[in-house]
Amino acid sequence: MKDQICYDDYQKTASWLLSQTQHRPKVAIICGSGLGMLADALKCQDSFPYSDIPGFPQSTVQGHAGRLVFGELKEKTCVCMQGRFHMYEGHSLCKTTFPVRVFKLLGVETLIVTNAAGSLADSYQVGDIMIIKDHINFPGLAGLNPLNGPNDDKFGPRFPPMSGVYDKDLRKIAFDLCKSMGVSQFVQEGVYCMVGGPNFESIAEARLLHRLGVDAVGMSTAPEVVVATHCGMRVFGLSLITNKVVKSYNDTESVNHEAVLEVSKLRSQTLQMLITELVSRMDINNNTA
Ligand SMILES: O=P(O)(O)O[C@@H]1C[C@H](O)[C@@H](CO)O1
Ligand code: HPA
Repeated sequence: MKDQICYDDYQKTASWLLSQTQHRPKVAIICGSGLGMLADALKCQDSFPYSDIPGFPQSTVQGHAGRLVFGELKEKTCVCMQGRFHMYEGHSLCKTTFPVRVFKLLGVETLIVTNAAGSLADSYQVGDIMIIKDHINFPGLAGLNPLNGPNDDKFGPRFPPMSGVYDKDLRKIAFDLCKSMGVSQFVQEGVYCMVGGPNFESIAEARLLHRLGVDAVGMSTAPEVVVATHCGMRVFGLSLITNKVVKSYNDTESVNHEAVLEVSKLRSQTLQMLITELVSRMDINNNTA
């Protein structure tokens, strides 16, 4: 796949997908590491391996199956990415966010992002679910932004605002749902920070992020959210806290990807229920082809 992607490239992929499925999703869900089973809740599925979709990048990370699944969550039509693309895989940021603009062209209005993340906040526990209130896009601050290059006005403005990106109403609904599901004791709200990865943080880096007010750190999400916001989508995000980031030189523990995937499995059903109920409460009208 070439590095410069133009409107026609997104359009070609979107047209191909529209020709292969009757589903016309208004909601897109991106599954984080080990969270691919969120797609299992979709009814009447049409699914496509990324390798079959013209123009789509390929997933290379364990725990990211590489399938696009269309289907219904409580009668609301959704499309779900079982596997996302990360900058550290060697993809350009345009490629990591390619699906988001394709979703826009499919008619998607709301993007739900999920990820596995390490916690910096002292009060968080492994297995907590963090509703994302805001993000720090570290690569973005350093000039690595998916919106770099000529702006395509068909998608959005040159200088999009990034304040208030994580929809307040959806966050409130999610909180209320967690209460009614009896899981609010392990639900948090906080700031997610994207770092480039693929290595986990050094202790000095972890301390820096902690001082900056970061609650959870991961290696994804922010570029997808920037592109979704640029093209006018509503955004909701969840981080699953899979590990505590090591902040002390006396700490003998260290994190690894396998442990991240294990914890993801533990909370996958709760996340699936929460997202299903959240989508069912969204004010969207279905239409089919
Ligand atoms: O796709 P996400 O952000 O959930 O993946 C996280 C960050 C790294 O890709 C990986 C580390 O275990 O999990
Ligand atoms: N750091 C960065 N990314 C992560 C972590 C972490 O501790 N856990 C899961 N993804």
